[in-house]
Amino acid sequence: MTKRLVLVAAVALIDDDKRVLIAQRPANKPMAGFWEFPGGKIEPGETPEDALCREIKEELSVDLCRTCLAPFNFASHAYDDFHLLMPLYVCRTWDGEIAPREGQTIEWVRALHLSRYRMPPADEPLIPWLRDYLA
Ligand SMILES: Nc1nc2c([nH]c(=O)n2[C@@H]2O[C@H](COP(=O)(O)OP(=O)(O)OP(=O)(O)O)[C@@H](O)[C@H]2O)c(=O)[nH]1
Repeated sequence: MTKRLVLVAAVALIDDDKRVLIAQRPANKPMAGFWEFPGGKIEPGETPEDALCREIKEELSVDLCRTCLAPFNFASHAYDDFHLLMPLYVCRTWDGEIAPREGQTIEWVRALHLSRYRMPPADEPLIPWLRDYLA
């Protein structure tokens, strides 16, 4: 069976202490309670960078500048009902104060400790890469 390909752009925001921001998926969504990188689906006509800037503004109230988004890695994962292709960017600078706007819980986590958080299966292979990058 051919699965629908879903394109999602995500970003690891990194603070001055080399901690990574993750957000907990709300109760009303699939994979509720899992921790994920902020981001969301790329809409028709959008670049991944456009999608990220839009999603991050909506979710966290801050402005990202496209040139501060550095491509880092990607996830390619077969879920039961779709195939996820998710470029993951890293970003260390943004404009404004991070404030969750959609009722989500956020945490700043050292890369070494990310494995303590339940993340979607697509994200799991990305964690060792982040750990090495931020060591
Ligand atoms: N933002 C984000 N999404 C991820 C990650 N890992 C992962 O599997 N996903 C999946 O990618 C999709 C993200 O799309 P989304 O955020 O726009 O969709 P959603 O299910 O939250 O809600 P929606 O369909 O109502 O927009 C979801 O299926 C989500 O489970 C991740 O680290 N960050």
